[in-house]
Amino acid sequence: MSIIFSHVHKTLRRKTDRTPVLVDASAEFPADQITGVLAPPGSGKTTLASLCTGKFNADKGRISRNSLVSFPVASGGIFNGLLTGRENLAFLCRVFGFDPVPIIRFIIDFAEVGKAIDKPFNSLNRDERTRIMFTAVYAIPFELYIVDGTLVGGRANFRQKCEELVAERMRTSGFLMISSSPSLLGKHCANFLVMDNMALHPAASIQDAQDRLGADRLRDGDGYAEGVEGVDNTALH
Ligand SMILES: Nc1ncnc2c1ncn2[C@@H]1O[C@H](COP(=O)(O)OP(=O)(O)OP(=O)(O)O)[C@@H](O)[C@H]1O
Repeated sequence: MSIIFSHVHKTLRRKTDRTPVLVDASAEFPADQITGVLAPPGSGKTTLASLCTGKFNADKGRISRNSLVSFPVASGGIFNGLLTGRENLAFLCRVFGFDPVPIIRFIIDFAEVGKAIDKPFNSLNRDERTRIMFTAVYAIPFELYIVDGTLVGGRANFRQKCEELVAERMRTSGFLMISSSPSLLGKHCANFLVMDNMALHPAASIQDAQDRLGADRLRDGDGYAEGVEGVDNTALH
């Protein structure tokens, strides 16, 4: 059970701007382990996460997935702002093949959002949206959670609960954590890769990963975001 990249090429394009992110990259991300990919800022962490979740396709090469892979933790773009929280969550559960009823019940209780669950998502305050987004991903029993820099979030009491929920998930599921922070990956991960110069390389330890990149190219952080944004307000057709 894993995500396997075989000779993957990916270039991002915007008008005349072309940024190669991966060139002939091969790697395996096991679904039953906590794996850290250490990467400098701007090197393509979000692109790698998007290739893993299937949001992006490779330009060339092959990506195979034989486990249930999450959407990236706290990814706001996954929620449509014009739908209610409940409608968004029901849609997500069905896409991933789960009965929405118990999962939505869990999210309402855990995120402590009450009646806000039935209001359009873009009318909620940032704190309510943040609590729903973090709870949503961890409430769905994925086999492999994809973390693009941010692991936990929300304010005060919710942050504590979120950390406990993550610890519980880490006991039963795999995580692929892509980050520029050696301390975040060193704290949680058991095996490591480095993303640099458009390639993915295994590393023996977080120290080895950090030495390969150089501490001055990295940005330490704890993977915590008090609030997250990025709701998709596109009208439904
Ligand atoms: N549509 C695009 N076209 C061309 N280049 C892009 C496009 N989107 C992003 N880029 C550039 O491609 C590189 C990789 O982008 P990506 O967002 O995957 O990196 P990242 O490591 O997640 O960045 P950050 O550390 O800022 O979160 C960045 O240098 C970015 O400026």
